[in-house]
Amino acid sequence: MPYTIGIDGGGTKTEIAALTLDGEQLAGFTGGASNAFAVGFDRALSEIIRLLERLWLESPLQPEACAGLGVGLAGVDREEDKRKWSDALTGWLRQRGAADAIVAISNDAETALFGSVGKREGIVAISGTGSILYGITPEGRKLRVGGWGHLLGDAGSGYMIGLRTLQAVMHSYDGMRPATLMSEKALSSVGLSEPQQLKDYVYAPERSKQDIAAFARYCIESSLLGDSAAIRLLTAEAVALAEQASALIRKDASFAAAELVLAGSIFAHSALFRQAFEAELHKSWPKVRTTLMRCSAAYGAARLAAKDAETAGRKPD
Ligand SMILES: Nc1ncnc2c1ncn2[C@@H]1O[C@H](COP(=O)(O)OP(=O)(O)OP(=O)(O)O)[C@@H](O)[C@H]1O
Repeated sequence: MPYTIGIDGGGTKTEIAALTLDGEQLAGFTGGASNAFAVGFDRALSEIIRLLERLWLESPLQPEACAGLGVGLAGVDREEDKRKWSDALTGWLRQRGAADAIVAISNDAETALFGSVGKREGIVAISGTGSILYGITPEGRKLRVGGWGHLLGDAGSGYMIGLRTLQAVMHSYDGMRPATLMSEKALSSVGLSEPQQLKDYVYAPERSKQDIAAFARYCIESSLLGDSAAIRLLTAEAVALAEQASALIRKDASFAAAELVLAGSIFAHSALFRQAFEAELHKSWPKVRTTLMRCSAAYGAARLAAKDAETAGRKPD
């Protein structure tokens, strides 16, 4: 039975899903990071290959029946990056006996859109480790705002929320702000007891962007318990992300009444963040319809591959 595989390569984790051509899930699991910007191209590629091998080892699916591999990768927009990935994976699939599998490389925003609304045009706001606003016009024009990485601009991302959480802990310790539930949660999560110990933790050479983003979770948890500092922080980051959405919508008239998919763990885990984002957005753009992404981006990637495989199958040789 032919099937397609979808992969969502994130900075923290990679999801893989295998689907029938009708979209029914056959297998799926999660592995380590495969964002080339976070771990380098070679490590990202070998993680993806490892997950493909595991899929074929642990399920009855055979490489020969694979009709397509869709891969959504954060930050992969340029044609030369897509070609590099496509060449590497196509070559490897041929060697492994998946001779008929077409390879569809897209960025993770395109797979989120396709998986959620079943079409290529629309807008997606991603708030995961990083953040980005990405839109595709009905003519296929691809536009973006933000997503420039943690130093140049990742407003409203897990990283930014994590960083602000740590700063809030220090502000509270310094007596500039009242006590916050974020302090105890953030410190105990990394086995520390005093805020000043955070300095060694944060500036350790091995510390990564993902380690800082991990603290966003304690901000979200504190907000759910009514902590006012956490609520303020999450609201401010949601407003900053909505400002990026507004900038994107101004770039093309079709976006003013488009569907906007909300993707990434921050939207998934914080209703407050979602509502603050929507409230700010709808002040200027009341006709934009938001949808929380409920499928996995790996599902979207596999559906895109199925669509491309179908299109390729219809083309005369
Ligand atoms: N259960 C949870 N509750 C709250 N926040 C969470 C939870 N799990 C993960 N997060 C936060 O979500 C962020 C990671 O998001 P996500 O898993 O969507 O990113 P990613 O796909 O690895 O990264 P990216 O797509 O940006 O490369 C981190 O900031 C983390 O703190």
